[in-house]
Formats: sequence, C-alpha cells, structure tokens
Amino acid sequence: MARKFFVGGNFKMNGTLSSIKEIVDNLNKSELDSNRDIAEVVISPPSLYLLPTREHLRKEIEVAAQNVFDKPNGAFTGEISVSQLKDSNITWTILGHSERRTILGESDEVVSTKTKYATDNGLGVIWCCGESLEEREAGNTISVITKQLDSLKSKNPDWAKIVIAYEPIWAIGTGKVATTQQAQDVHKAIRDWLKGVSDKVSDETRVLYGGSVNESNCGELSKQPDIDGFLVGGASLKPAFVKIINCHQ
Ligand SMILES: O=C[C@H](O)COP(=O)(O)O
Repeated sequence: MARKFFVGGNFKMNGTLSSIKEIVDNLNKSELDSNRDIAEVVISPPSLYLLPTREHLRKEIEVAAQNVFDKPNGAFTGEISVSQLKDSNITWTILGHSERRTILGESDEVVSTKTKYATDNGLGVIWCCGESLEEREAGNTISVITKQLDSLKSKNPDWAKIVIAYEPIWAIGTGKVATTQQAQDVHKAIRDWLKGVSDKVSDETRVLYGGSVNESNCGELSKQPDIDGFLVGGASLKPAFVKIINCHQ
C-alpha cells in the first residue's frame, strides 16, 4: 500500500523567538507540493516555542514536542504532560532520540514506557532508533535496532500512532549521510521486523530516515521502497527544508 510521505523537522535546542518566527513565516508562504502527493509535515521546536509555533503556523503542518512524560499532570518538575500538549494542539512528540538516549540516559524501558503512555493517550510519536559507529563496525546494527524495537513491542503500544525514525548515530549532524543502500537495508529489516507485529502494521507504519538529510541527498533516499520520509535536524532550520518536504517523486 502507498504510505503517505512524512517529513519531520527537529529543531533540537536551537532557535529564538525571531528565528523560529522566520521559519514559520517561510513555511506559511511556501508551496508544499510534489508530483505525487503532499507530504505530511511536522515541526518540532524547543518546548518554550511550541505554543507560538502552533498559533502562527499554517494548519496543514502539525507541531511536535521533543519529549513528553509518562504520567498525568502532577508533581514532576521540568516535565510536560500529554494532556498539556494536546490542550495546546500539539499532536505529536519525538521519543527515543539518540541524544536523549545517550546524553540524558534514557533507557529502552523509559522510551518504551513513554511511547506506550503517549500513544494510549492519543499523541502521535516519532519513535527513534539507531546504532553507534562502533555498533555498525562490529556488525551489530540490526541486533541493536531489534533490541530497541523489541522493548517497544513488549509494551503493546498503539502502532497506528507511531512513525519510526531510523537514525544512525554516526550520521547525525556529521554530514556523513548513510548511503541509500545502507539506509534501505536497515529500513527493510525494520519493515520485516514489523511483520512480526502484524502484516497491517508492517504495511502501514512509516519508517523515516534521519541523519544529515539535506536538499541534495533527499531525492535519492526518497526513491527507496522502504524509506517513507525523513526526520531532519540541521536542515530543518533553513529555507531549503521546503525542498526536502517536496523532494519525493
Ligand atoms: O532528529 C534529527 C536527527 O538527529 C538528524 O539531525 P541532522 O539532520 O542534523 O543530522
């Protein structure tokens, strides 16, 4: 089946009120189109800017948090709840990004628990996985990703609310994009793993590629049968993000 192309922009801890307003203004006036179909687009500014982004951004583009907690409102200093996001019309969150796994120490268990809570409570999740350079060089890419996926499956989340982002850690922010074949091979392995959940989940779940995607490399990557879009970091802060949104054939 045809899966709708999906492009996420992860601003990470970048931007100011004025620079994010510029990005929003640029997206608002851009023609989001392609030969095939308009992509589903979600941008993810830092939490401080979620609400002004949602208020000023065109309605066809959704807004994502970069993290969410797995408890209802309460005494959890520094966290944001699913209901607070939904109350502000923030309909997505990123979870399991490698920067949160490695720098903030989030384990597979923490990421899976948050994903279960978010999806059960109606939030879409861009769920990230990926291997380090050492893991790739040791030939462990698929086993690392399988372990991350197995942890998620064990929580029985709502797969209809999940988009998977495969992001090799060695390709993030480094300018070293995975080759189209390297990316496609892992995406195919993820698609095959998803068959173990169900054929429907395997057919319908979008699997994005992330890691140094830009307007020059996105076209080739988007032609791969198991690449259903991108999670873009640095390039999502630039006007050329629109070219990535429109790149699929
Ligand atoms: O979430 C986005 C990824 O970490 C990719 O970042 P990048 O496009 O700057 O390499």
